[in-house]
Amino acid sequence: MNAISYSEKIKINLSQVIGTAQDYLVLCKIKVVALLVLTALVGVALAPELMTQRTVIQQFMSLFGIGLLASSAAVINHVVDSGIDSKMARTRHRPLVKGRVSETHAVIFSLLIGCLGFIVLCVFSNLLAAVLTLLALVGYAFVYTMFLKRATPQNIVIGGLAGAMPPLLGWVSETGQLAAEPWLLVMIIFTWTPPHFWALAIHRKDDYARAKIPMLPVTHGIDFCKTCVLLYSVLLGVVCVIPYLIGMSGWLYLVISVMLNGVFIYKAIQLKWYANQGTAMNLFKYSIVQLMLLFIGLFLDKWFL
Ligand code: HEM
Ligand SMILES: CC(C)=CCC/C(C)=C/CC/C(C)=C/COP(=O)(O)OP(=O)(O)O
Repeated sequence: MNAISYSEKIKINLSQVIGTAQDYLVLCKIKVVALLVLTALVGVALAPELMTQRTVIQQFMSLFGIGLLASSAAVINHVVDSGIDSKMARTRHRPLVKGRVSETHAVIFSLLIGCLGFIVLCVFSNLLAAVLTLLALVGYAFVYTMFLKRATPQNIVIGGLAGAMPPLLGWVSETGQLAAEPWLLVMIIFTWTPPHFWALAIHRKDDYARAKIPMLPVTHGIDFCKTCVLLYSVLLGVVCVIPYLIGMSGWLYLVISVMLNGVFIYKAIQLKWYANQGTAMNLFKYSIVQLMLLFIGLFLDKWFL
């Protein structure tokens, strides 16, 4: 009985040689990139030139270009870190560690989508947006991944700047110019990154210790790390009020932001003084929902009030 057709056999052989589409989506860190692109979309939406000069297709393509370069950076991160990833329970099933995608194929894929992203940004937005997005790629894929991650417990604080850039990239893709307002959005994500990551790192401390990566809970202990999470959460609450104070956003954003950050600080207090087994992961998961809703709040405030 020959149950497998010829075309299915080709598909199976192909997936054994170069990996499946699912593997490539994992390499791109697709959920992270989706949230990055949402923050870039808000950068586009808040920029003053919106609807006056650029078409929706141009705006869509700009976001696509940012997404491609961010994905390209994520693939390089997988290639550089496959040794570390093989030592950690959370990451040991990744496509490169398991050999489902070879290093060569991953590098070629990263180069292809990276070049495509850069060209898309040059064609559909402007050179400044393309160069800044490329700098963010270098910041994450090379400065953070190759150097900072292995060098200092402040790795994710400094490296966080690359991941915080998309609102600015979205804004610049729209206007061709830098401005203070998008830098404020960058500051929000920059302040959000430490509690986002350290909550996970507390839960996964043993993983990082085994891989000899100097994450804060490993180098300075869990208790100190929890204090840092709480302090950054309070700072995040303060930074998030600034868009309202400078008249960049209105009361709807203020209400959403105060509620979301109130819960954030509450969960950080729980983590510091009343933690159980699940508290750190609970804060980590909440941080993702919080940033998403915060940026949706900025968008709604601008367009529906
Ligand atoms: C240096 C900065 C950052 C570090 C070190 C970091 C670290 C991490 C880690 C280790 C994970 C877990 C991934 C996994 O479970 O395999 C994660 C998940 C996630 N991060 Fe971050 N992150 C950073 C910045 C960001 C930024 C800027 C965003 C978006 C704006 C973001 C969005 C997400 C999302 C959506 C997830 C969930 C992914 C999933 O469920 O697959 N992160 N982050
Ligand atoms: C062009 C542009 C906007 C670039 C930014 C790219 C990007 C994907 C940033 C996200 C940051 C992130 C997921 C860091 C985790 O890396 P990790 O190595 O500490 O986490 P891991 O152990 O899960 O791999």
